[in-house]
Amino acid sequence: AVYETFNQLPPGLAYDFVIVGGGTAGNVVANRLTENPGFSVLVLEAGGSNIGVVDSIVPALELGLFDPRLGYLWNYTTIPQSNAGNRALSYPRGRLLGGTSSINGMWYTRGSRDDFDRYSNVTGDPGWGWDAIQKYFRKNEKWSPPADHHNTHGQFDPAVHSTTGINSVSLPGYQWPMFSRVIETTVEMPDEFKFVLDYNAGVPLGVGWAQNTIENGARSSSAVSYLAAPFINRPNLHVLINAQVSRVLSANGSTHFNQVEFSQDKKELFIVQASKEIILSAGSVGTPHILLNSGIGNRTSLAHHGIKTIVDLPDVGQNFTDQPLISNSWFVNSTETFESYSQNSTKLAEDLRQWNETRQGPLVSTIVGGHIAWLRLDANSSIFSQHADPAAGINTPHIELQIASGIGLATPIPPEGGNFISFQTSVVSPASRGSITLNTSNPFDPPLIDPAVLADDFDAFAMRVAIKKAAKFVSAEAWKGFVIRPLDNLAQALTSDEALETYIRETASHGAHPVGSAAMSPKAAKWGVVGPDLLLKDATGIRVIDASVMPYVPSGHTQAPTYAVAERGESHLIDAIYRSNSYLIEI
Ligand SMILES: Cc1cc2nc3c(=O)[nH]c(=O)nc-3n(C[C@H](O)[C@H](O)[C@H](O)COP(=O)(O)OP(=O)(O)OC[C@H]3O[C@@H](n4cnc5c(N)ncnc54)[C@H](O)[C@@H]3O)c2cc1C
Repeated sequence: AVYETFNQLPPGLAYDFVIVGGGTAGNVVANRLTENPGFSVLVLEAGGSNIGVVDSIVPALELGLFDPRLGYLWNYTTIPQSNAGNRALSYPRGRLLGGTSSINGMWYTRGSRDDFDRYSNVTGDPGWGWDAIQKYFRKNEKWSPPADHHNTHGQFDPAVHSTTGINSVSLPGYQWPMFSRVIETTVEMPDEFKFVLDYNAGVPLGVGWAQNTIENGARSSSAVSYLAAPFINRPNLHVLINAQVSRVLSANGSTHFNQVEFSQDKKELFIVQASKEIILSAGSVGTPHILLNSGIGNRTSLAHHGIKTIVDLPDVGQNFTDQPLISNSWFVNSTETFESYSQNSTKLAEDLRQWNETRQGPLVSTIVGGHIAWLRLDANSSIFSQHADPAAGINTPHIELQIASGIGLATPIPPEGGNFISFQTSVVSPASRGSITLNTSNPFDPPLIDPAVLADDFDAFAMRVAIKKAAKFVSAEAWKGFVIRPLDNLAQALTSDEALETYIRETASHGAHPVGSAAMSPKAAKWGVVGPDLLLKDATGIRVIDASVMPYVPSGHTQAPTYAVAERGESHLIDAIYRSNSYLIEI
């Protein structure tokens, strides 16, 4: 059950497992562990419930969640980004049950075979390789029909999907008229923009149809799926919301961690015992933040904040990797884009009524796009004479264009109004690395977040290529009479490489896809934060299971890989518990 206050929990506050964070990964672990009725599990989630949050349920209303007053986000801001106009950028993370899966753009992209094979190589554990990880993608995925039940033949490859998992994935359930032009472009320019039947089959390169975590026109977050009624009603699963964890505590100054400290008002502190394990699933910002607060990190920096070091692990919070992103928009000669409802309250009310009554219409789909182009830089690009290729392999994209029937998310509508097409361009295999560090010694103060946007010149170079590719895409015959012109600042940017560089530095943001801040490395390696089994190094009792363990960002969006990490992380945990023989299964 979900509890709102600490005193609703049974007295004693002792569980076999305490999971910190009821987000994307945390709810997977909570669900799988409680399959065994003998395990008692408590999830501590800082945010509130997802139930009845309409903007989280109706896919096209996602932007409503970003109003900071509503409290569905950690209202983080990055440190000024010195390579991106010294701007401090807002850094959204979900703060409600389901975590970021309750607020994200719902793209379902797994990354490439090369990405996972690189995880296997750097950790020395073949179980993280592409072939081995498929089992966990399948445990997660429940392929579902699109809301409009259109014929999906030729839009995906059924052989690489599972219909028996928990979290729903589907193709777009509303067909914007521009979709057919995207496909025509792949026919017209196959050398540059070939069609890829299914970008989740290991080699994403090409232009493919969106796959989204949506079921029957509604968001399928980890809260909706992994905490659905049959699971959340298990008597051995307790979820406490509005509970922010400050630290994990060890027994008598040892490196065995078995207690979690939290608060519901940032003043009064409570402690809960975990007799078997603590699982940190607070995400790529929250997890390193809690570790640092707990004295697990770089000894010198912890001393600077007056925090006693319990485990000296210099890599906690380092290697923080995100993907730079820019929204680029063009005016179109059509009224059938999502401006039709976002700029017209009567139409929005009609569309919402249609969504409520039939789960049809434009609101069943995301606003981030119907297709993605995954592309590589030319092998003879000048950048490769000075720079190693940061992509995981030759079948892995460097850049991505998300193609949407409406203005880019971060782009204000120009004064003259209009309808738009947008390309969100992103460097999905970036070279920049940032960090999460402490700002103060108060665990309830936000950490310093540095995604290092465009810090490495490779990323700026690749972004230039991505924007030029978007301009090339709309130059196809398929767009004649439809695309009118770029927005003024983009038109100016496209006049020269210098202008483009200025535009990039002035407008780039991050992709909200951070990983790597509690990275996996081989068991005996001195670098890294967790072993391939996700257990914290040089300590016992703590495992990290969330996006932060991925040592490199996958060349795509991060939720599907996070789900796979969570499914595999939990199976490691179960193996360890049974191997330790400390538990007899009671079925
Ligand atoms: C705006 C946005 C759009 C995105 N769009 C996409 C997309 O379209 N497709 C995609 O694949 N990926 C997308 N992502 C990224 C993806 O959603 C994340 O990588 C993934 O959900 C991360 O999962 P996680 O389990 O690591 O963290 P989260 O899902 O963030 O879970 C962490 C949980 O821990 C809680 N928590 C944190 N600190 C504490 C604490 N101290 N005490 C208690 N609880 C705590 C949080 O409130 C949260 O519920 C997007 C991200 C953002 C921000």
